[in-house]
Amino acid sequence: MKIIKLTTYRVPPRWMLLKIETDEGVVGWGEPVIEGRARTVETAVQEMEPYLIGQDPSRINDLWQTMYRAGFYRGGAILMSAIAGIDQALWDIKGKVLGKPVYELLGGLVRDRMKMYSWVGGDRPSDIIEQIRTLQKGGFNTFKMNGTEELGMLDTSAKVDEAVRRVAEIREAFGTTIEFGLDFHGRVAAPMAKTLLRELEQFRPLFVEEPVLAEQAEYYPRLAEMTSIPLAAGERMYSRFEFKNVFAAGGLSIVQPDLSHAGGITECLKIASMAEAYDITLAPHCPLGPVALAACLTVDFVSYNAVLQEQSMGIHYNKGGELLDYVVNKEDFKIVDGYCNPLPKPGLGVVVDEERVIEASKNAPDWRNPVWRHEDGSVAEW
Ligand SMILES: O=C(O)[C@H](O)[C@@H](O)[C@@H](O)[C@H](O)CO
Ligand SMILES: [Mg+2]
Repeated sequence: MKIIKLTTYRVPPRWMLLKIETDEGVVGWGEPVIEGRARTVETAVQEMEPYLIGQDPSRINDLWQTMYRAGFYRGGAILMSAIAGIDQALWDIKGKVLGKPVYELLGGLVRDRMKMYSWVGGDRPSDIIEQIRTLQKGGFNTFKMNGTEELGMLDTSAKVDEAVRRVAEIREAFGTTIEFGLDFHGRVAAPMAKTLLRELEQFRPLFVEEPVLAEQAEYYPRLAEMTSIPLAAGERMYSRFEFKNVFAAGGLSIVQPDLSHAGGITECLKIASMAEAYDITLAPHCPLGPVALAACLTVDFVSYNAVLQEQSMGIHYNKGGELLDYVVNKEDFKIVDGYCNPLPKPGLGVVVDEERVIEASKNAPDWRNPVWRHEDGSVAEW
């Protein structure tokens, strides 16, 4: 079997789907994308084609290493997202050729169902209580929200109180009948992180995500020393070579690699098992589409330390497109009591509605995240 064609489809809301075709008619799908840089990743996928066209798709490990090493420069959000989507599609092909879900090829299920969580509150966290109540009816009991709006490197007690009040209201309304993570989203700089963590400690959030920016990872162990709140990070780290330093330095309780940013299934499996050796739990980042989610679930179902899975149904980014819009087998993604079962179909388990994808790709938006500014006019972390 040989790879004969790669086709990318940028589609609403802000995703990109990749179709890899073979000379024997077997097709694999992947989701290479960086939110807000889809065109750049699309070019990176095209630049990987010389390593792939004419090659045997079953040799995923060799193709992965070639894409990673042969271009001299390596790593980073763009290249690792391109490799990620290609890797997902190659695993999809392999599973389809062998007639098995990919997790069966990776040693089989380590659990019967996977715990999912849902975003609430939007860019500027609001209306959270109502949104939690609505999602509770859908069976969710675990949620995530932004911990703050934009925050200066050094900001006021009033801003800290605003962040704490929001969390106090949640605990007041729901007690411990629900759990919630707070995503600092890189908006909190080191000078403010300690204060916020200290003030939030009493409400025991399930975790605080990106307590500081990934480029400040040396603060993770220091912050972990002063709080019992589990610290989570990983969506802006792109290979095991980045994660190894963070694991060795300590401080993280939850690692959140993104299956569409960190080299795909092949790389994230290695990150997951490295994390397990450090007693760090796995909660793959996934505010993206169905193929990315299926790739996450593939890793979740073979990783003992997988504890939580993000999914994008109803997420505030999904304007103009929803998680299952491009999926034929929607029922396979059903979330019951906050859990998702293993996808039963061969490959990644997603039957892509190609016609819908092609149609939607005709007016793909160039999604960008908003550019926020502080009161003094300087750019704010979004
Ligand atoms: O935790 C999450 O889902 C992420 O922080 C998410 O909000 C961002 O990755 C966003 O997709 C970037 O455009
Ligand atoms: Mg996040």
